[in-house]
Formats: sequence, C-alpha cells, structure tokens
Amino acid sequence: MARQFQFDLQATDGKARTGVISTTRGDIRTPAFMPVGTAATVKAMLPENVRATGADILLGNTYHLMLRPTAERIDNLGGLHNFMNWERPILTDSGGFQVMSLTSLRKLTEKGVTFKSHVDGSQHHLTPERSMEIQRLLGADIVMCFDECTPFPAEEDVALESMRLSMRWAQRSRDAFGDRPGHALFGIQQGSVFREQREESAENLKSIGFDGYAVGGLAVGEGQEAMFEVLDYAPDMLPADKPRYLMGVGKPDDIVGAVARGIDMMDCVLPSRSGRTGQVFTRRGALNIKNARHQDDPRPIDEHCTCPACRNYSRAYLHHVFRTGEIISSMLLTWHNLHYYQELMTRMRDAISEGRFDQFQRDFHTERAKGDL
Ligand SMILES: CNc1nc2c(CCNC[C@]34C[C@H]5C[C@H](C[C@H](C5)C3)C4)c3nc(N)[nH]c(=O)c3cc2[nH]1
Ligand SMILES: [Zn+2]
Repeated sequence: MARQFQFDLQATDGKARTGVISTTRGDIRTPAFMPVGTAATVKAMLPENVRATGADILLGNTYHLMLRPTAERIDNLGGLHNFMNWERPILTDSGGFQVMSLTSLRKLTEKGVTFKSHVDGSQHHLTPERSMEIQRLLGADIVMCFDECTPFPAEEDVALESMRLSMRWAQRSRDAFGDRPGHALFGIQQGSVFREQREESAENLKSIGFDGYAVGGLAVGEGQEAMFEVLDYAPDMLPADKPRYLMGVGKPDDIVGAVARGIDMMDCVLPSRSGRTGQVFTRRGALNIKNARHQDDPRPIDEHCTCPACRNYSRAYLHHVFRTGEIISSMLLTWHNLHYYQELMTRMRDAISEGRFDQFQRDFHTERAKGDL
C-alpha cells in the first residue's frame, strides 16, 4: 500500500531544505507555515480564504476543543475537518503547552497533568493516553506527543528532569497512538538550551521512532539569539529524512533564520492575533495601522502585496475601520498578514529550489533596513 505519510526532500541549499509532505488529505509544501485555528476557526477568516492565502495545513487546538465542545462531540459530528469545513491536513498540539500557560490550578505528576478548566472550573486530567485519544477523536492528520514544554529559564538539573519526563511520555504517546495508517505522530525534542540534553532527547526520540520530529521548548522567552544558538545544532540531531517542526515560531525574521537552520514546519499565532491588534507585516518590517500617521495615507499596506487588503484599500481606510472597531478590520488585517507569511514561505521555497537562499536572506534583511514604513 502506498505510504500514506511521505516526506519527499526536493532540494537543499546549505542547511535549508524544500520538499513536499504528501498526506491522505493533500500535500504540504515545505518550508511550511501553519496558521492557527484556535477554537475550530482561524479567527476572522473563512476556511476558503485561509486556503487562498496559500496555507496547506492548519493547526487545531486540543486544549480548547477538549473543554468545549469536547472531543467526543466533534467526533460524533464527523471530526474537526467536517466541523470547521477544512478538508486539508490538520495538525493538533497535545494540549500540555496550553495547560501550563493557561491554567493556574494544575498539578503535574508522572501520570500527567490535572487542571481546572478556565471555562467552567471543571477538573480535567491530561495524560499521554488521553491526549492521543482526544487527537484521534478530533481526527488530526498529524498528532503531537504529550510533552512538558520546559519553562525558560530552567536550571540544568530541572531541565534534565523535565526532558526525561517528556521522553517517558513520548514512549507512552507512541504506545497509545498505535498503528494508524494515514495519520502521523510527531515526537517533540526538549532539553532547553543545553546541548547534551538536546542530544539525549533526540537519541531517545529516534529510538522510539516517529513520522516527524518537533523542536520544542523554544520561543518561550529565551530571545532570538539564544533560540538561534540552539537551532545551530538541534535540528541536525533529528533525522534528515523526516519533517522538522519548530513549535510556536514566529516573527518573519525568526522564520527565515529557522529555515536557514534546517526547519521545515512552523506555527505561530502572531500573524492572526497581531492582525487583530492592528499590527501588519510588510517587506520593510511591521507597522501598526492604528497610528495616526496613517490616517491620510492613500497607499496600500505593501505595494508588492496582492492580497485583497492591499489590492482594494488604503492605509487611511484600514486606519479608520480599525479605529472604529469595524469587523472588516480584523478580516482584512488578518488576511493580509496570513498572505504575507505564505508569500514569504513561497519566496523561500523558490530560493532554496534555485540555490539562491543566501541571496534571499541578504535581500530580506536589506529590505527591512530601508525603513520608510
Ligand atoms: C509560542 N512559543 C511556543 N509555542 C510552543 C508550543 C505550542 C505550539 N503552538 C500550538 C498552539 C498553542 C496554542 C495557541 C495556538 C493554538 C493551540 C493552542 C495550539 C497554537 C509547544 N507545544 C508543545 N507541545 N511543546 C513545546 O515544547 C512547545 C513550545 C512552544 N513555544
Ligand atoms: Zn496585503
């Protein structure tokens, strides 16, 4: 039977790679940026418009959906793809990251995490086994191991224990996931900013065996310099023939730097969440449309951009509808940001295919140095 989840590397340029992950629900062009669908929706976007920006895969939200409307209800309604009208691949995180960042009343033990719902205060237990069941009920094409994202900063011995817990949970996740053709399970490397711990984690994950490997425990406040220092070696510890997913990244310049260091997949709330706060991304860097300086500006956000916001609206208009709190503001700014991110991925894939990624990186930073936003 044709392998249902297949990563075909098509070109490399230095450490940067481009290829295609073929799945039963469609192909994912890498390097890939995955927009975030928080509670079964990419906020302010219709799924067909998310697709129009160029997205091949979305993120679902295990933590929110398990609380409301519950994974069982979504399963009874035909799964998350059907529920949110997105028929292409969906990746779901395992829920642990959110529990640690959203809930205060929680207890972490070898078994898993016990916490109180921020929705109605009800008590919940998340374990590797329950996380695998929830992600199966949601119907995710790519499932993430249940892990603990080690907080930053962490003492070396604390980070070591945290990583080893995640590795025991990775084995339990693998065992509970079972054999599910057409569905993939990704392991998550931990080890904070400690090289030997990153190595031990990678070796542990490789001995268990996964369809893809995530670099976890980054973008947690360490800053870009420290993150790039870890990315200078951590991805290389993971199998070269499997997708490498950097979790929670990031700003456009983080993304370019991560791709240059061998990362294939990324997710971040930034383009959608910041769009709703007026922050928009351009080749020259980010600007905030609510700034009064835009109120008479007839130009589009970015004259190179072909998104509906840049084709049909001025900065003055976008400034106005943001200031007046019009719903169209969230729609247009989110659409522009997601389009900008996908266009950045397209430009990187083309540059890697044509062996000119170094030139792409130089041009990317030169453009941003020009200012005149
Ligand atoms: C921002 N920095 C960062 N993120 C991280 C995430 C979440 C990735 N995004 C998924 C997520 C998280 C939230 C917000 C949206 C929807 C849904 C809930 C899934 C994206 C991480 N997730 C896991 N399982 N492990 C990590 O080490 C980790 C490290 C991160 N460092
Ligand atoms: Zn645009």
